[in-house]
Amino acid sequence: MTDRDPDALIARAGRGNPDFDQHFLVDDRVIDRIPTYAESFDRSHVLEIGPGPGALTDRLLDVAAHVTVVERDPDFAGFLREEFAAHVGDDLTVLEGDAVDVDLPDFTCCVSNLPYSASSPITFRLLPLGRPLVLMYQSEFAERMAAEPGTSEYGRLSVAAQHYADVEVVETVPREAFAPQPRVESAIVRLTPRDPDYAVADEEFFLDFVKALFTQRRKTVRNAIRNTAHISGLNAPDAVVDAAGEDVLSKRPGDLTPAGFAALADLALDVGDPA
Ligand SMILES: C[S@@+](CC[C@H](N)C(=O)[O-])C[C@H]1O[C@@H](n2cnc3c(N)ncnc32)[C@H](O)[C@@H]1O
Repeated sequence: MTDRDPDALIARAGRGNPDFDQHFLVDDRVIDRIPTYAESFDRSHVLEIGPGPGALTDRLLDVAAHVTVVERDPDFAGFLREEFAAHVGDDLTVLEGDAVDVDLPDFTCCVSNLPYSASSPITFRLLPLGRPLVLMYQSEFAERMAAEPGTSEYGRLSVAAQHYADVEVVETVPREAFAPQPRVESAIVRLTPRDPDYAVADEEFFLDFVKALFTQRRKTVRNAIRNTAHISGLNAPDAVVDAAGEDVLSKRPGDLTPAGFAALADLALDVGDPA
């Protein structure tokens, strides 16, 4: 069967709701490539968040045994049920709701062009589930997720994403590939779940501690630990400074590897009297 034309889908679906962050892919080459980035993953049950008028949904139905879409805009959800009526009840489930809190099915991988205003909550809802993800973001967000220590993009987002998965920017996508065009370039990111090569005693504390230290990214780790006790919840930040090595304390948070943060977080948990 020939694939549906994205412009025709948009025309049939109607204007949509500007409040729901709607930039639709209209470049067939990009739409065709996106599912291929998930080729090595189990595509028996693909989750798509934010299908809009359904151009990517159409391609996913070609390669997946089952597709579940989660769309917040009721008009689009209704449109998809009609447009893909031959699939609904068979290999397509249309869920209407907010991907941040809707009940998700037991999907095998997720392939989506995300609503950029909800990139972070959706990503950090999906990552702990341990399923592979192929997601489109604003390119700046994508670069921050994939960044290495010592670069200006490296931060809390990099450590948190790389805690759960290998992060690869597989393609940058120009503004012209969308209608209406977003203000910035986009990028497709492949997130392959894996266990980190370090252990943390308390994942929630580790992520909060990383967040706290990065609020002082230009300070030394020594000062960042002392200055952010109100965020990390440490009652005894000086005890952490006394127990940590000078090699770590004299670095900036932006130079610490995820493993370095993990070791420091475990030390802080031990001696820093967290609230
Ligand atoms: C960037 S558009 C992508 C549309 C389509 N997948 C494409 O590539 O052309 C994002 C879509 O997500 C929907 N959306 C926005 N916020 C959402 C949320 N919190 N949960 C689920 N869908 C959402 C919008 O209505 C829109 O259809």
